[in-house]
Amino acid sequence: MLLEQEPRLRELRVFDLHLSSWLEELKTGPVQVTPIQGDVTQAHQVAAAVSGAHVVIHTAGLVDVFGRASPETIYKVNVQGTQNVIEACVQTGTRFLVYTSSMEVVGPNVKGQPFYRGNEDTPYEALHKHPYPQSKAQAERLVLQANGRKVQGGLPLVTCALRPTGIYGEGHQIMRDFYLQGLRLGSRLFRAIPASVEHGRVYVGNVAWMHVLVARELEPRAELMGGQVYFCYDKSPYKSYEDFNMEFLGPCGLRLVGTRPLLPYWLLMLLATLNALLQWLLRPLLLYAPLLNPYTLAIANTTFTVSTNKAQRHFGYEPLFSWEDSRTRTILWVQGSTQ
Ligand SMILES: NC(=O)C1=CN([C@@H]2O[C@H](COP(=O)(O)OP(=O)(O)OC[C@H]3O[C@@H](n4cnc5c(N)ncnc54)[C@H](O)[C@@H]3O)[C@@H](O)[C@H]2O)C=CC1
Ligand SMILES: CC(C)CCC[C@@H](C)[C@H]1CC[C@H]2[C@@H]3[C@H](O)CC4=CC(=O)CC[C@]4(C)[C@H]3CC[C@]12C
Repeated sequence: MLLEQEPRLRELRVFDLHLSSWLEELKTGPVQVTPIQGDVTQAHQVAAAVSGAHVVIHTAGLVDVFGRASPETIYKVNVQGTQNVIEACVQTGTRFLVYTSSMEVVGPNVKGQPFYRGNEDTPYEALHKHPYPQSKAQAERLVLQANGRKVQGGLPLVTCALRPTGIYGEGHQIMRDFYLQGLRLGSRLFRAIPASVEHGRVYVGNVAWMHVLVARELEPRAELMGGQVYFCYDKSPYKSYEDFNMEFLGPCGLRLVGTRPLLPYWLLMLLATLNALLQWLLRPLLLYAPLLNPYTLAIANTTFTVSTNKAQRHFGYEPLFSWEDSRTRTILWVQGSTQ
């Protein structure tokens, strides 16, 4: 997105624990693309990568709500890693920092309270027990508190955080897992969550586009945007998690069976709790990390949707991809990814 949309871009450094082969394909244009294999938990590696950069977009994170990684590892990557990025900006004199936060820093909360089409100012008790939302919330706080800190050279750091709702699009592995599971079940999936529970979703291309716009506008609009949070949104329809997935899986030949959940909620919660128990029991022998656990069930079963125009008001954001484009691109990816 940066290469396509930012004419002033001179160099793009991509810092990641695992460098993908597609990065090589980006090296053919006039902009220098520099892949750097590194770990955000290693402060010196981060500082070396950040040195001389005009803007840092910090999107690296350990996304784990399935119990694959320990809470300590999640904290180390998401919180300590973010602190390292902030310190690297301060030490090297980089003034603009964009952080990929998450809707999860707000909710759904431990009380399972709905957040119905809320915005950045909607009152909501952001109470979390799970390490992923806790770590993202702590990291976001660090980023916002760092706004205004003096960087090397004496000028102030300008930071802001973007909070995507559930991201979908090309590369969405869970969508592909549901597709493969549906094929195994005779081209069907069975409804587990009531259709009335709305879950916020945003297309990956629009998330990227919003990051590019923020990176571009942070300098001229530092006063307005510094220290701010923005939900990442687009025109994707408000639907339940499963009904939304069917927008893509339906055209790929799957159908969602049932207008109501096949199993009652208490039974799903029992299964989810059994999964958590099994995960704990088996941990010394193997990693058992199914999609269904009490936390993922609670997220999927709690309404959380946003309705805001803050990004439009503050930096002129309009989605780059329409809902129709986003849908078509995702369908093509699901179809292509399993062949
Ligand atoms: N997937 C979603 O629905 C949402 C994701 N987010 C946030 O967006 C960001 C990207 O998430 P996804 O693309 O979904 O996850 P992902 O797992 O595909 O991407 C995370 C990237 O961070 C890198 N990374 C992990 N640990 C690292 C380390 N120690 N050092 C350097 N790089 C490391 C990974 O190699 C990976 O390329 C994350 O910060 C996540 O919290 C926010 C809202 C929703
Ligand atoms: C039938 C089951 C109960 C369905 C399980 C679906 C879950 C695996 C996913 C439902 C909601 C997803 C999360 C949500 O989109 C918000 C997220 C934001 C992030 O920052 C990271 C990813 C995630 C936690 C996402 C993870 C998968 C779900 C829990």
